[in-house]
Amino acid sequence: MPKRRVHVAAAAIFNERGQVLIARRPSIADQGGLWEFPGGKLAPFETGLEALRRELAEELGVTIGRAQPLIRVHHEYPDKHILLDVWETHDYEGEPWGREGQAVRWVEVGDLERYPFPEANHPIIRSVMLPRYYLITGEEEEDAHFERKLARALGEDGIRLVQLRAKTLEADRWQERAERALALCRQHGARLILNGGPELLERIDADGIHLPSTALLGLERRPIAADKWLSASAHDQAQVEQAARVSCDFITLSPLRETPSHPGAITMGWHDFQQLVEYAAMPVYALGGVTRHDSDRARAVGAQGIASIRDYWYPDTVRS
Ligand SMILES: Nc1nc2c([nH]c(=O)n2[C@@H]2O[C@H](COP(=O)(O)OP(=O)(O)OP(=O)(O)O)[C@@H](O)[C@H]2O)c(=O)[nH]1
Ligand SMILES: [Mg+2]
Repeated sequence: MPKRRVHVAAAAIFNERGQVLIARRPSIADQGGLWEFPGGKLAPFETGLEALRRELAEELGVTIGRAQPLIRVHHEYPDKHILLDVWETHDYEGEPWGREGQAVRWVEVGDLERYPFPEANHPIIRSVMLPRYYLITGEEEEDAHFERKLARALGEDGIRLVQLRAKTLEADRWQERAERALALCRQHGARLILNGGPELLERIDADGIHLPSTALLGLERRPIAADKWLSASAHDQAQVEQAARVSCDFITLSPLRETPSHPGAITMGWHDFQQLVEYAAMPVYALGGVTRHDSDRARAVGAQGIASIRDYWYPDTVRS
């Protein structure tokens, strides 16, 4: 018998303290006792957002205003194929309470991993924890320039996820730069991801690594522990699937558009990008010719946000 297909709309509701609301499924329900993001199944003829508004009113007694797509997750349970269509909102009226008797709780985003969630929620939790912007550092010769640029991005612009990409530095200078970058990131509560292999984490206790696609393709399993972040570069469907196989926490998918550094490159464009993101089952950052001005567009096609070197390293080439 073919599996049932279930389409569910759910919400990551944030309060003004930056906490997110979770609810516990009643013990008699499917996946009973586990925590979830509130929501429920689409009724006939409803869109995801309409279903979400209805479910949140029914389950929590709140009315939501503006909401933005966060992530879509296709997941195979033994008895059904589920599509979780998850939205992010900061705009709600009413104090949520468990109208169906369920426990509800505001939790710090960093504490989400302590709660047991259904299997399909793994990428959603990643997505809630990750910012919309992934800054990749440029190859920079001058240490002083590097620090000034990074400090400005972290300070004035509130960047919270940084990839140190310094492939041309020799080992000693790389080490110094990575230590400096880590100190700056720590100071601002940002995460630092090192572009390169797992051995880099022995040299610098950063938050994770970012694998180039060639390294990704050579892997059989996840090369680092679960308490570090694994990010990777993907450029096509095979690489996106490989990233999922080795349990990447998130990926960049590129090149979306032509860039000054790669004129004439074969780009995917938003249409192909959306097709690949739909089944990626992990947060995806759009990369290549996109800037922070594209971040809403990236969200609208299912991405976590955008990744960019140019925004901070070569701002003269950014078109608004
Ligand atoms: N709402 C919600 N459902 C989830 C999450 N994760 C997850 O696997 N699910 C699954 O998606 C389905 C959602 O169904 P639901 O029980 O919320 O549906 P509903 O509110 O329409 O309830 P009803 O069927 O009792 O009327 C369940 O099979 C549930 O296990 C999540 O984070 N939030
Ligand atoms: Mg529900």
